Amino acid sequence: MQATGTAAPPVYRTQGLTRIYGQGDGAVQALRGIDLTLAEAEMVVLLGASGSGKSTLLNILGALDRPTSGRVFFRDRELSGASERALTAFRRDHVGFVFQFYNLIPALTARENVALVTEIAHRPMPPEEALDRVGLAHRMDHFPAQLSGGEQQRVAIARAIAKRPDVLLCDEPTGALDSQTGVKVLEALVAVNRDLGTATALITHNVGIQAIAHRVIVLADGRIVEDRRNATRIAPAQVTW
Ligand SMILES: Nc1ncnc2c1ncn2[C@@H]1O[C@H](COP(=O)(O)OP(=O)(O)OP(=O)(O)O)[C@@H](O)[C@H]1O
Repeated sequence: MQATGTAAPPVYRTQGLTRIYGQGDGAVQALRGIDLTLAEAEMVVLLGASGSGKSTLLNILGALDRPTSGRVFFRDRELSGASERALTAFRRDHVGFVFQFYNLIPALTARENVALVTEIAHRPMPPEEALDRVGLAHRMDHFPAQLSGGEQQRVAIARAIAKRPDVLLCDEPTGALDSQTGVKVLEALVAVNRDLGTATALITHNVGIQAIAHRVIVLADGRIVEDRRNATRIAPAQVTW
C-alpha cells in the first residue's frame, strides 16, 4: 500500500469556492468557501450529511458545474472561467466519472459498453484490459442484465478508466449495493488508484469506507470541517458495512 503523507504535487487546487443555487429568497448556498488541495495519486473519501455539498464540490472538480465564486485549478490550468468547449474537452481527456447508477447500455455487452469510450479517447487501454483490472475478465461478453449490480458497477468503472483519466470522481459508487458486491467495487477502485496512480475522490454515506482512503475530508453545511490523513489504511474486505 502506498505511503500516506508524501508531498506529491497537487492535481487539484481550489480557492474560496462557493456555489449558490437559485436567486433571492429561494437561493441555496451549497458551498461556502472551499480551499482544498488534492495530490496526484491520492485517494480521498468525502463524507458529510445529506445536503452538505459533497456532490456540488465533486461536480465542480469534474467541470460538470461551475462555482459561483472562487477559483479551481487542475494542475496549472484554471477551470473557473474556462469556456464550455474547453471544459468539455477537459472532462473527455482527464476525468472519469462513476455514479451510483451505472448507466450502461442494455443492448451492448460489457466489452462493447467499454469500447464505446475507447473509440473516442486519445490513448485508451483496450476494453479487455480495463475489464480485467476490475476483475471482470470472465464476464466481458455478458450483457448488463446478466450481471449483478456490483458487476455492472465494475463495468462502469472499467468504462471510466479505459480512457486513462488523471482523476476518477465517484459519487456514491456503492450506494445501491450490498456489502459483498460493494466490497468488490471498492477493491476495483483501490486497485486502479494503486496500479495506475489515478487520483480518486469518492463520496460515500458509509463512514466505514473512509478507512480505505489515504485521506478523509468531511463537509458540513458547505464547509470543510475536517481534513485528515489515515495513518494506516484497511482493505475493502475489512470495511464494516
Ligand atoms: N440543482 C440544484 N438546485 C437547487 N439546490 C440544489 C441543487 N443541487 C443541490 N442543491 C442543494 O445544495 C445543497 C448541497 O447539495 P449536494 O447535492 O451538493 O449535497 P450532498 O452532500 O451531495 O447531499 P447528498 O449526500 O444527499 O447527495 C443542498 O441543500 C441541496 O438541496
